[in-house]
Amino acid sequence: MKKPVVLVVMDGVGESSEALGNMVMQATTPTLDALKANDPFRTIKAHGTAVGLPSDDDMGNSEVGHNALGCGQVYSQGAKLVNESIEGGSIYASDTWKELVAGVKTSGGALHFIGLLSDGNVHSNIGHLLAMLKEAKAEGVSKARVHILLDGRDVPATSALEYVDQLENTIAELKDASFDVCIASGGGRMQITMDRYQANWSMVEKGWNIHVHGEGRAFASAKEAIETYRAEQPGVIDQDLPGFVIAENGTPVGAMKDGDSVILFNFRGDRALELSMAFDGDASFDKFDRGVMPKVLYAGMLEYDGDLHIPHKYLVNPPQIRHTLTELLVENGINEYACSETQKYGHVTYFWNGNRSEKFSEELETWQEVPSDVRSFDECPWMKGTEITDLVIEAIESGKYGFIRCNFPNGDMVGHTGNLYATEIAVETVDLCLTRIQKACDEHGCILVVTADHGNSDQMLEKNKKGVVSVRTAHSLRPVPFIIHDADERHEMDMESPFGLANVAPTVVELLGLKPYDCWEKSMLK
Ligand SMILES: O=C(O)[C@@H](CO)OP(=O)(O)O
Ligand SMILES: [Mn+2]
Ligand SMILES: [Mn+2]
Repeated sequence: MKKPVVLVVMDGVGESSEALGNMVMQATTPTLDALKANDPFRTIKAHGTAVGLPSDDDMGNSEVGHNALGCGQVYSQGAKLVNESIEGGSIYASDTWKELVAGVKTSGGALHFIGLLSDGNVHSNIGHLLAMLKEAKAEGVSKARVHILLDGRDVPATSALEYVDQLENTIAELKDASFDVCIASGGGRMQITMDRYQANWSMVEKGWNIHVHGEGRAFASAKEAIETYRAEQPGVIDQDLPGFVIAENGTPVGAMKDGDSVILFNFRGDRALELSMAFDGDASFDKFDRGVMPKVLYAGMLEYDGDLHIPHKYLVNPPQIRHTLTELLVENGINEYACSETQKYGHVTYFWNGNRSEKFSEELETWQEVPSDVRSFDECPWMKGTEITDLVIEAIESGKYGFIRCNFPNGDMVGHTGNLYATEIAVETVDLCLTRIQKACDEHGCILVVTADHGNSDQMLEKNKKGVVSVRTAHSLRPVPFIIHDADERHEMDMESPFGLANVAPTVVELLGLKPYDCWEKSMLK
């Protein structure tokens, strides 16, 4: 091995010369600016087909981004695998689908669908839900209930009613004497159900009571719930809308009963794991009180965790990510260190290692989590930047590690709030942290590599076709920076080839002086 490499992922910090709502450009970032000016620097693709998504209209996200960064290859991802499985019909030929459908046909119970209602293609796609509803009716299921999580984070911030209308239209087409179908409950994705990395189980508990027990504020329709909450909390965005239950004559229409089947139609794992644990967990489950558990058959769209086998039943096989960078380092006996705060901790560990929650080597891999604050991050845009930086510098100073990686969530997590001022501070925080990490790298003979997993803070405003400007809470489709800083020598890159996130691992391995796997993409070094 040559010198140690320290890789910094600035989550949600894309690169663009477009000024509109570009908080990366607007922020004061002396260290990033100097790195870009003085060291080998180029941009790399972080969205669409370059990271295994169905098309180049798909923005990047942390799952596909960290998968690609961590494995040096482009795998077809959940969004694409589920499309193919539905188009080709193999999802309906799966044992899980057959078992869940047979279950409700025998019991006369309901087939429930829970998931993120949008076409963001990050966690889910409404198209998958609509296709499964049609198929359920065609297969003779007599009752279905839909529990909708409102997005506004992967799609425009207040677009929930567009997706509710789409779903209600399909429901109106399908509903007849043989098929009783309706929306049963819902709420904003940052309020209920979709917590991740066990940052805030109370979100899942709220969602559980709403979806499973039908306990929550009651409305006659999803539209009425959304409109009422918007009137009560002017300016609220969809992801923050409180939970609701649909009731008829005071009775919730979709409380779950023994004999029902439940499908979580999200394909991405991080925000699907906790609800899956609650459904699959035996009597020892202690994250919250589930009340009287109805005996249901539960399945996820994918297996979200291949090590822990969560959930027990699933509809589509996840990508089998092999030959990761960590495996290569372990084979070479190199110690590695990974660090982030809770919100992105699984990104630099679980996603990075190909959606595995267990280490390849207990001895060689060190994972460090800094607990995240539980609050809206525009109130504390610095997040845990200082703590992550302290730990990374400690790891550098220890001299123990050949490869150190960390993720700063600020540009992304604050970007998703839609607060431009806070996002500027978020990007400045990351720059301040980089300043310290660069200094430690220079003093301890480490190569610093800086990149991102996708854009977000670089595009906080967007203009529609009519020229109307609105706040953007979603990721951008822009490329991300890739910088190699070594105080002792320049590592020149091929500046012409169209590289993407999957070219990062091979580049890191070449910097380390190791031999990459044959199946990997190319290194970017000249
Ligand atoms: O918050 C999330 O779940 C996604 C956006 O849906 O963001 P990221 O991919 O950056 O984790
Ligand atoms: Mn991300
Ligand atoms: Mn994000």
